[in-house]
Amino acid sequence: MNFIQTRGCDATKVKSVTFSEAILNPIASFGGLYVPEALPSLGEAFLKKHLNSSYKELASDMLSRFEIDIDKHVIDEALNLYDRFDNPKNPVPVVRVKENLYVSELYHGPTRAFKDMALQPFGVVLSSIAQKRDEHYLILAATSGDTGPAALETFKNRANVQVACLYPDGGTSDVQRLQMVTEDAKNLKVIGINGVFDDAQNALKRLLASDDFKSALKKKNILLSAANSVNFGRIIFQIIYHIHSYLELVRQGAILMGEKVYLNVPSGNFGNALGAYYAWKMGLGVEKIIISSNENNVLTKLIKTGKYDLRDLHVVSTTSPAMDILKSSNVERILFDMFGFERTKELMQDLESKNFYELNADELSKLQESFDADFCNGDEGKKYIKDTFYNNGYLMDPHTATCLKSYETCSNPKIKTIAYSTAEWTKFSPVIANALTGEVDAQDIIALESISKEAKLEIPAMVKALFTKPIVQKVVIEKEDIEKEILKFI
Ligand SMILES: N[C@@H](CCOP(=O)(O)O)C(=O)O
Repeated sequence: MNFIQTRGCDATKVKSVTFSEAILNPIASFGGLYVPEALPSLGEAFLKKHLNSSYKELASDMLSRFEIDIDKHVIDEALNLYDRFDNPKNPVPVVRVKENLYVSELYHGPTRAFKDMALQPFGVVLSSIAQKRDEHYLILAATSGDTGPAALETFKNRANVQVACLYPDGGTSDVQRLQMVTEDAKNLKVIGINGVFDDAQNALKRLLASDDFKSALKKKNILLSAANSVNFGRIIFQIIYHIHSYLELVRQGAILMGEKVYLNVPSGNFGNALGAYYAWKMGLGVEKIIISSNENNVLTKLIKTGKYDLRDLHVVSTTSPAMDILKSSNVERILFDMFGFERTKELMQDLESKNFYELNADELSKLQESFDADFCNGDEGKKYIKDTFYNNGYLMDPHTATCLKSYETCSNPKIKTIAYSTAEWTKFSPVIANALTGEVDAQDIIALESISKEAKLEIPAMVKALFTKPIVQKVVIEKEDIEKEILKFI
């Protein structure tokens, strides 16, 4: 299968490219993104066939339906990384929390967040293509806290790749920061910036589209790609766990095959939600996708009003920092799927030049046929964490907690909901300790211990180890100096 471009094609690019080309060079014409020219249709036979499959068997078959130009042995090697998850037999447990609410736990990989689900295999795939072509890549990553650690972990010491990871200094949790600044492999560079996530992501997109930057890299025989969800190589692996989670509900006898469910997704850059949308279009029984946000609620407003309005808007720091994002990359792929490339180009250009776009009434009602949304503030989130822990015995992180509000406000309680848990409690312990015991401003290590005692949960060894590792990545710069700093590294 080939991949086409969300904003149409200019004279410098070919109309459609292979999967390898789309992931090695993820920014398309006019600053657009790559999308599959058609989604494979899975049908009930596929779902039935995989009712008793392992996660890896399901993944392998789903990927084969995309007919991508990656050797089978590379895919197998990539999928074998799920064996490093807590339970290799089931890397994504789905747990009933209450009534019709089930939580799909996507955080059982090495960096304790859902990004491992895609970045673990993606690292193998990208490095293998680079080796096969005898090319060397600089992989950019912009992070609000979860993508960075997962990208560093997957590319660490891999052949033919280097990573430059940009994070907002002070804009992540302490565990997320430590996961990045203690990484000491030679092929990794971590750069804190005085700014917010959107500054890091804007720089990433600008550099990916910059001929000057690319020719500076070329002089050193280096090409440029990215680890963020602008890269379709991320998205393809983010479709699988929605299918798996649905099948888990069937296995548990919670739903019948074909029954419709809500998929409730905490959302920032919209990659997770896009994976859910594609899984639906490929044949999963879905009632609606519910988008859950924090106080940075641009996505709620888009879905409720049709307006994407960044005018006079500034990101606010919240208790769920991985979602402190205003310019959400993957909404563009939804716009393309619903309204085509000409309208997508027009809307995205409006967003870039006017910080605003507005869907017309027909477009909004089409968007609302698939999506609903709500946002949850920090105090509400902490109350959901506390109540769900003490009433239902389930501990969740502040991002997952945003789903509890939209579960109440956006869903028909008779229909089952799969909410996605994007991170383990260990990554946001001060907020959770505050929710559970009222402790204020506890340092992470203290908060981890007190939650561990209160909830009788073990702190994973890799999280504990972070507090004694030396800090090796010390650079924090102004956002204007990002390009210079990266060129110093390569
Ligand atoms: N929430 C993310 C931001 C980057 O998202 P991505 O899906 O495009 O990689 C993070 O935690 O870094």
